[in-house]
Amino acid sequence: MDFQTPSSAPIIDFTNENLISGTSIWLSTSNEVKNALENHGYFLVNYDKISSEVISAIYLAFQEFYDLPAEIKSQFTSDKPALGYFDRGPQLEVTAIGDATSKEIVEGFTNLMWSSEKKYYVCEAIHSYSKQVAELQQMILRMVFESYGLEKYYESHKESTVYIYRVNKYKAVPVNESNLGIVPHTDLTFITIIHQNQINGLEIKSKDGIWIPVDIPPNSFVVIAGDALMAWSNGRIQSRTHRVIISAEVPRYSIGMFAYKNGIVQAPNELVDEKHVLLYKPFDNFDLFSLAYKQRLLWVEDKLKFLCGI
Ligand SMILES: O=C(O)CCC(=O)C(=O)O
Ligand SMILES: [Fe+2]
Repeated sequence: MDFQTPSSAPIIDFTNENLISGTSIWLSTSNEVKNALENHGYFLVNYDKISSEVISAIYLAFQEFYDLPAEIKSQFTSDKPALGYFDRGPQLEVTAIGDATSKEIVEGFTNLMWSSEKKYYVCEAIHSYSKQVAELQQMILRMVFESYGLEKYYESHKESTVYIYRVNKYKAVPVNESNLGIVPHTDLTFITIIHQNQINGLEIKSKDGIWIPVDIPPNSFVVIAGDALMAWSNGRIQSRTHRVIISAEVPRYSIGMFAYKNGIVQAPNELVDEKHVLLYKPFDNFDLFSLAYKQRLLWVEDKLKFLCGI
């Protein structure tokens, strides 16, 4: 385990072929994951299951997509909240595809935007990326459940997980303009996994309130604890506020995979006792997402306390 700086979170290695539930390497990695989440609320992972061809294909495809005229990009819409293409001001454009572990859902985007053979290629890249990152998400959450002795709940949790795939484009900033790409917020997820096109900009607020710029090395991803994991763990793991500051002269692209639960999130009885009184009322993850979206609370900090705090 390496440390970026004394105050920042560890880089945890997920490249070992023997990282299989029950092995000693699995147990020691689980410990690192639990400690990192409890102490920092985020960590970096080394993960080599996604080829550089797949990653370059995705960034190239989205460069091409974001260069299209606004009226074409805006054709990608959804009746679900926060899915589709959005121009979010002078610095940011986002495209949220939905659960990209489903090929049909990815095709809904790629068939609309590309007519040539290329649509198959782009669809394959997004779908394969999503499946691999979803697997990483599953390993991490299995480790968390096991570390609390709650593995009996993991399989049903896994079955009800939905992975939302989103690509953000932060435009290069002209001198003298605000460089805030995304305002400080927590995600309503269990965990979020971020990849970037080698342009830094993500900052995470430490427990002491200090903004820590996150240097994301190639082949690495950032894992951030979200509000649903905070509620499930009854506050043992706290969601981390993060923001994006852009200082680059070239655009920054990031890919987010957001793991939500399709159903009710609540702390298991085993995590509630006199020392750990219940902190949050049970909530439906997507209902709360829709409510936060309608009330313009998605992009704020501390929303869970406000919406479901006891
Ligand atoms: O672009 C990033 O690094 C973070 C994006 C983010 O926080 C989000 O999409 O919720
Ligand atoms: Fe976020």
